[in-house]
Amino acid sequence: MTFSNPLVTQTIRPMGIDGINTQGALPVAAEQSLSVIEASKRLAAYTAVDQNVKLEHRVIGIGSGSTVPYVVERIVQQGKESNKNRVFIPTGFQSKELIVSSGLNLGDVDQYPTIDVTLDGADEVDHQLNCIKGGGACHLREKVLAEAATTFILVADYRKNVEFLGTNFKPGVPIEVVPFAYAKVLQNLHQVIGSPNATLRMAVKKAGPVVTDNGNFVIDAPFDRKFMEEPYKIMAKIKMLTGVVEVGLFCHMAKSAYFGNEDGSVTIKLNDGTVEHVAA
Ligand SMILES: O=C[C@H](O)[C@H](O)[C@H](O)COP(=O)(O)O
Repeated sequence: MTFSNPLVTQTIRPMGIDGINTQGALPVAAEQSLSVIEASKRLAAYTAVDQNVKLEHRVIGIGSGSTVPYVVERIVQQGKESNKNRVFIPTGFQSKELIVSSGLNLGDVDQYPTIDVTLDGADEVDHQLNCIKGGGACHLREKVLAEAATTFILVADYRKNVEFLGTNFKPGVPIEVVPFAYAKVLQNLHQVIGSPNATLRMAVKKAGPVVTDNGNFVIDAPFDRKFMEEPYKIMAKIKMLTGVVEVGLFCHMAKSAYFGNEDGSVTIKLNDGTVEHVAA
C-alpha cells in the first residue's frame, strides 16, 4: 500500500488494505482547515495504522483521547471487507462511542483478553518509550488493553516527543484512586513519595472531582526530573499505596511511538532505541 502524507499532499486518497478506495479523496478545503497540531496527530495516526494494522489482525484495541479518532478514521478507510471479521476493544466510554459510530464491531476485553494490536495516544513519551497517560482519566483501562496486546503502539503530535517525562506536560502523573482513599493517598504523595504539589483533579462542568469510567477519582502528581529519569521506580512506589488503582506511567510497554511533525514528516521511535523518519 502506498502511504500518502496528508500534510503535504493536496488530497488524501484513502486506499483500503483490501485495495478498495472507500471514501474518495478529501477536499483541499478540509485539509486546509486542520490546525498544524491536528494535522500532526492525524499524520501520526495514519502512519501508525498503515504500518501496524494488517489484514490478519482480528482483535484491535482502541485507545482514548483526541488523536485516536484519526486511528479509527484510517482503519475505516481500510475498507468494509478488511473490517468485517475484526472486533474492536475500547478503553472507555469515548472509544466505545467512536467504534460504534464508525460502524465497527464492538467487543470487550473479557471476551478477548488477547489483542493483536492496541493503538493509543499519550500525554508525553520519553526517549525509552516510557509515557505519561491519563490526561483524559482513561489510563486504567488503557493499561489493561496495552498489556493484553501483542503489539502496543503510541500515536501523538510533536509536542509529546521528549527526552524526559514532565518536560512539556506539566499537570503531572495521573493516578486513579478509589474515592474512600483519596485524602490518604494525597498525604502519602505529599509527605512520603515526593510530589508536594499533587492535587485531586476537579471537573470543569460539574461541581466536585472528575469521576472516571470506573467510578474512581484522579490525582495529578507532578514530579521533579530526578524521578522522571527512572519512571518505573516511582511508578512502582505509587502503585504500592493502598487505594491506588492505577498509575498513568506506562513503562517498557510500547513497541513504537509515532509523532507527526510540524513539517509533515513523521518520527518513529522504536523500543530498541532506533529512530526512523518518514520524510514529508
Ligand atoms: O486518558 C487519556 C489518555 O491517556 C489519552 O490517550 C492521552 O491523554 C492523550 O490524549 P490526546 O491524544 O488527546 O493528547
